[in-house]
Amino acid sequence: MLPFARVSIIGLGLIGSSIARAVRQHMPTVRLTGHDADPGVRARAVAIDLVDDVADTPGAAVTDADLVILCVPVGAMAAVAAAVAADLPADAIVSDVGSSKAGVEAALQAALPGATIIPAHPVAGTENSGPDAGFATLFHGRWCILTPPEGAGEAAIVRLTAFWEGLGAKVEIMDARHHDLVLAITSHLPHLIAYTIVGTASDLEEVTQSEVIKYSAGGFRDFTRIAASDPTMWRDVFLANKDAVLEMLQRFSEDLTALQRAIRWGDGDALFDLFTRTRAIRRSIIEQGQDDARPDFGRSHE
Ligand SMILES: NC(=O)C1=CN([C@@H]2O[C@H](COP(=O)(O)OP(=O)(O)OC[C@H]3O[C@@H](n4cnc5c(N)ncnc54)[C@H](O)[C@@H]3O)[C@@H](O)[C@H]2O)C=CC1
Ligand SMILES: O=C(O)C(=O)Cc1ccc(O)cc1
Repeated sequence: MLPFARVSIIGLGLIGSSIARAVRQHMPTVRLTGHDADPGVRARAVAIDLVDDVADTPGAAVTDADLVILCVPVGAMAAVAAAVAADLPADAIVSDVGSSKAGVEAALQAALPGATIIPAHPVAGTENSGPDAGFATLFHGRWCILTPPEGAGEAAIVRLTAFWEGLGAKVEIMDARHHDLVLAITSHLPHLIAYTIVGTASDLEEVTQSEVIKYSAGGFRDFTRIAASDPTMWRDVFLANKDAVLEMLQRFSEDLTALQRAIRWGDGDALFDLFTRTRAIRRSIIEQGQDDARPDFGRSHE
C-alpha cells in the first residue's frame, strides 16, 4: 500500500520537480498537486504536465493533501508554512527538503502549531535549478535524512520513510543540530570554498578571465560547477546554518594555515601525509558506491 494518496509540492524547481517526476514513475496512482510563487514556473509546470493540478495559491494546493512537501529555499520556508496554515488538513504530514534543518524545524513549528511536521533532506542534487532541471532518478541510491522533532509520532516517521524509499532513496534519521554540523563540513563548506576560489580567480589582475577559462583543467573546472549553484538557495543556507558553518570554517582556516606553513618551510612529508590520507577517503567513497562522478549523474532525465 502507498504511504500517501495525495501529495502536494510547494516549489516546483529542481527538487520539487524531481519529486514530482519520481512520484509519477514510482507511485503513478498518487494525485499530485503543485504550487510555485513564480507564475512562469507554474506555466511551465502545466506545459510539461509535471503534476495533476497546478494551484494558483499555496492554500489551494494543500486543501486535500495527506503529504505536503515544501521545496523552496530555506529562507522562504516560514512564509510558505504560514501561507498554507489555514488550509492544511488536520491529518496531513508536513515535510520539507531544505539543506539545513534546525532553523527550518523551528520555523515550521512556529507557523504550524499542532501540525505533524517531519523535516527531511534528500542529500542529492545538482548545480541546476528550475522545473526543467529535475529528473526522476535523482534520489536513486542517495540518502534522505529525516530530522523528526522530539515527540514526533512514529507512524508519521514510518510513512515518510516509506515515501522516500519508494522514490529510491535510503533513509537515515538524525537530530536536526547534528545534521547541520555534518552537512556544514560535507556540503556547505565545499560550496563556500568553490564560490571563493572561482571569485578569487575572476578578481585576478595579472591573469585574464579568458586564460582562467581556457586553462581550467581538472580542479578549477570542478569548482566552477559547484560555484554555478543557485545564489538564492545558497545565500539562505549560509544564513540559516551560520553557527555550524562558522565552526567548520574556523577549523578549515587553521588547517589551511598549517598547509601554508608546510609549503613555506618545504615540509614535503607533511604535504605527502595529508594527500595520502585524503586519497584514501576518496577511495573509500568510491568503494561504497557513493561516487557522483558516475557517467549519468545529473544528466539523465528519466
Ligand atoms: N539544489 C540542490 O541540489 C538541493 C536543494 N535542496 C533544497 O531544496 C530546496 C529547493 O531547492 P531547489 O529545488 O534546488 O531550488 P530551485 O530554485 O530549483 O526551486 C525553488 C522553487 O521555489 C520557488 N519559490 C521560492 N519562494 C517561494 C514561495 N514563497 N512560495 C512558493 N514557491 C517559492 C521558486 O520560484 C523556485 O521555482 C532548498 O531548500 C534547498 O536547500 C536539497 C537538496 C539538494
Ligand atoms: O551538485 C552538488 O554537487 C551538490 O552538492 C548538490 C546538493 C546541494 C545541496 C544539498 O543540500 C544536497 C546536494
